[in-house]
Amino acid sequence: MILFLVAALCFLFYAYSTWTFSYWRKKKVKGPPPIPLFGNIKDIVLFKSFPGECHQKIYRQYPEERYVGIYQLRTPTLLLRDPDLIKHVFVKDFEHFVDRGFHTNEEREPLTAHLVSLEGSRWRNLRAKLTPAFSSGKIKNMFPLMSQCSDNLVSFIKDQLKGDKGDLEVREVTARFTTDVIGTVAFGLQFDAMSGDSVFREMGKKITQPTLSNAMGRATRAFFPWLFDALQMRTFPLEIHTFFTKFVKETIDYRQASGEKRADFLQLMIQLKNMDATLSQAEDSLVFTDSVIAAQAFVFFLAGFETSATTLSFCLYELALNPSCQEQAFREISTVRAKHETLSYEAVNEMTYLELLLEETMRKHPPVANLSRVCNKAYAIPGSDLTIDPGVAIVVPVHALHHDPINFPDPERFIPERFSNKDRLKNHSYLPFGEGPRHCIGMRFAMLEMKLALSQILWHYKVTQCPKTAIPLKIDPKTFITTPVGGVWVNLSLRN
Ligand code: HEM
Repeated sequence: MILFLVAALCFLFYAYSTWTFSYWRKKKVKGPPPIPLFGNIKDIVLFKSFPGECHQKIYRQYPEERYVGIYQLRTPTLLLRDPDLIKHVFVKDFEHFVDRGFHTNEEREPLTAHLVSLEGSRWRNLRAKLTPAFSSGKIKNMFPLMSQCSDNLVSFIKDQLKGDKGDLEVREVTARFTTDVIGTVAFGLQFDAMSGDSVFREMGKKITQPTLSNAMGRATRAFFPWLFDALQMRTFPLEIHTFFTKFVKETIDYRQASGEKRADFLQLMIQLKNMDATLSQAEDSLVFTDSVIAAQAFVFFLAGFETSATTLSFCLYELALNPSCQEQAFREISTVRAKHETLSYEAVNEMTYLELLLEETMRKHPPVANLSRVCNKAYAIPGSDLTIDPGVAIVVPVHALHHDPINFPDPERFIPERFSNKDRLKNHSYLPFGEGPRHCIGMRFAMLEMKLALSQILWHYKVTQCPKTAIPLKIDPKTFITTPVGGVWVNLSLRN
């Protein structure tokens, strides 16, 4: 009897995991054969390769196709290869693909009611309210706060190098800087992540560390949302929720009681809260409360510090390997500094070669290796007989597109000049910040912050390879943001 029950359960589980596997065959869409339980992402599930690499393998198997039908576990997913089709999905026909399909449980975890995971009209309303906070003018006002953090960065590196040969793991250094910046502008406090015992840096590590339990939690949430809920699992430990929520509430209370105002995101959100309290709201609008502010500040922290830190560290790595690019950057920094005397907002904006360096860095090492959307209204793929149904997931393999020689000749070489022609940035094969109405809201902020940090580091230090510099870098399969195993090691020496 027990044997029969076990056999029946195994059969049911097998049937459940393979039930959807005829979807693409019936629609006559080409794709690799799926494996029971895993679909086509076994290497991701078993942490053998990072998502960018796994999707790149599939991308390369179908050079003639505009799209490929795959299964992420049992979810039918269309992997897009054709930049023109990507433009349709992300921009022209966005109405069919508004959501990312990230599972959340707002009641249990109010901190997950943020811009990245909200859906439909609640996302649309929130995006419209937050967009003015990221305008050029508002970001310019935040520059003095950012600038102070960049001075701390220079001193921090100086301290690290005292009595040392100068070999440094720079991902930790850049993460401290970007934590400091986001802390200052989103939470309204000098986090001082550059000091040894910063509690915010520790929180950042807890959230992003490539541990097995973090990765398992993410995988369960993405692929078995019902199990995630049934087991009362959390996206982040309770400690993190309590810490960020309490922190934001206390800062808001302090500002409102003291009347203190600062040119930062928190202040802009407090203004939204005060406005929301006086206006009547549409039913589907997310009213700004302390908890909603905490969720947005949290997502700016989450989406902002690691992506920028990883890009900066990859850029320093490439500069160590490409000394002529570094010298050109140094010449630009010298010229602009001589002209402006101080490292002002205008001065950093004039450093156009630094922009090329960052663009090429994100081409070669996109921090977000894949973009996702979910089809919310049946969609007829233009120029084909295919109609996809609501619930079908979309994957845009950014890493693969960035490494396809058709899009970027000689893709493994670091050539910043490719981006001298700005049309490259408009091509839908280059997507470090995503695309369309749901593209990265923090893009301009991130570019300014990264240019500022680079201009400071390269002005004070020369970056070279050291014995620990890994060539090539190996990407950790357990992380969501592209992260090299063992960090990024280079040598920094003071310039005369
Ligand atoms: C190098 C730095 C960064 C990179 C590479 C990056 C990349 C991305 C990407 C790929 C997306 C998804 C876009 C899509 O699905 O089309 C995204 C979304 C987002 N990013 Fe960034 N990001 C960076 C910095 C920042 C910063 C500094 C902030 C905040 C201060 C931020 C806040 C967000 C938010 C809130 C979203 C969700 C937007 C929405 O759904 O409406 N990001 N980012």
